[in-house]
Amino acid sequence: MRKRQIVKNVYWMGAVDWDRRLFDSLIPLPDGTTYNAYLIQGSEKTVLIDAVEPELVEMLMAQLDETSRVDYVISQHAEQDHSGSIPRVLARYPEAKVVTSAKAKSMLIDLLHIAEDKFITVVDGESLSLGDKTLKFIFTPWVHWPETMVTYLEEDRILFSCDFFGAHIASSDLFVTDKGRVYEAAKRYFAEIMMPFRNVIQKNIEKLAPYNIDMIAPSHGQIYNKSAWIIDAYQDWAIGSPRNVVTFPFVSMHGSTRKMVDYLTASLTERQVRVELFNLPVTDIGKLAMSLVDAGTIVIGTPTVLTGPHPMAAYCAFLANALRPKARYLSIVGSYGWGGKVVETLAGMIPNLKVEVLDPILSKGVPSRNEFDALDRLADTIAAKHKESNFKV
Ligand SMILES: Cc1cc2nc3c(=O)[nH]c(=O)nc-3n(C[C@H](O)[C@H](O)[C@H](O)COP(=O)(O)O)c2cc1C
Repeated sequence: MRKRQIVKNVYWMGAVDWDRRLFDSLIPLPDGTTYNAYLIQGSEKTVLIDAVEPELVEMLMAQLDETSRVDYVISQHAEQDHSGSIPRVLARYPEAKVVTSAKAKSMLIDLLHIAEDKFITVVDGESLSLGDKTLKFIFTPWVHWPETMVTYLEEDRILFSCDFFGAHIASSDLFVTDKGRVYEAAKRYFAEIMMPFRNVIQKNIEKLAPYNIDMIAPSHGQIYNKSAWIIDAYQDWAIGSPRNVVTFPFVSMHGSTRKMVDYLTASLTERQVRVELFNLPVTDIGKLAMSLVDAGTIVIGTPTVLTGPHPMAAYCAFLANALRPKARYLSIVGSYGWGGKVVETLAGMIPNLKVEVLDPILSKGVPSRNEFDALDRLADTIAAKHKESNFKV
């Protein structure tokens, strides 16, 4: 992809990575991703905002061929998919200084061994004049590392938001055109990367409220030339009420737990509670994380294996605990052969979840009438709790 003009003297640069299928050695990327850098040519100074994943640095370097001078490289976030190519950029433009926060400076020195004299540090709210254009740096900690900041280009009312509002989606579009697909990708991104920091994200959204923002230019995905909907969506995901949804990850080796899962799903559905099932051995964990953004209740289905939960159920509990979704209720169902500590082990793995635990239901072997009746009662309880809490679908 060649460099592309957004408005006069402001360009998208970077790489569209159509092939990437896994991020952080963890997160599935069904739609690939992009690494966006931005070039701003002021009447006096030229700035590059962020860089690209080092593997794709040649694309950025080729786009910079026509640029004879870069005065500043703004580093908004020290993570390597944005910062990792900065040393290459500095090698081509020895006059360039890295403009960043003090916290990010120390991280960039640790992660990339950039020399200390290459940096200019800025404080929250500080401005940088490029002549006819002015950049303002707004610190937005914990979206999603402690050093993250965003940059507002005052004259063109563009917010360069780095990972904030980002979406892993490869496209030849410069601006968001297919809103449905971008909504899904941005929600997946929020679920996996931002959800653990929901409360501080809300504070950062409030911090941006005084700015007139015509466009949001993130570091992953396309540019939002209508920005209100993605800010509203973030607000809903971060602090909106949970939904009338049960997120139901499960695993079953020989089918007994599966019988319980299917029965409870039917009972909940009859009671107008939406269920989202995730058979863990074949689940895209990004989809599971997205479901957790909305869940009013989480139910985990697992057989007993070597006295504890199945390792896949344990992985799921560990992940849910790390992601800190806003669900209010949780239960556990599953089958066992002779005995174990499934409930105690799983309950001990989720200290971050502020949930009321509803009575777990365990079946010795294949479930029978007693367990099915108990599952009906669990469905009654969940439906009543959701109604009481006024959860809407
Ligand atoms: C590898 C393995 C380890 C197991 N360990 C235990 C155990 O520690 N305690 C127990 O009660 N049952 C244990 N079981 C038995 C299963 O929990 C039991 O067969 C259960 O009904 C399986 O549920 P499922 O059909 O949903 O897979 C084990 C089964 C397997 C295959």
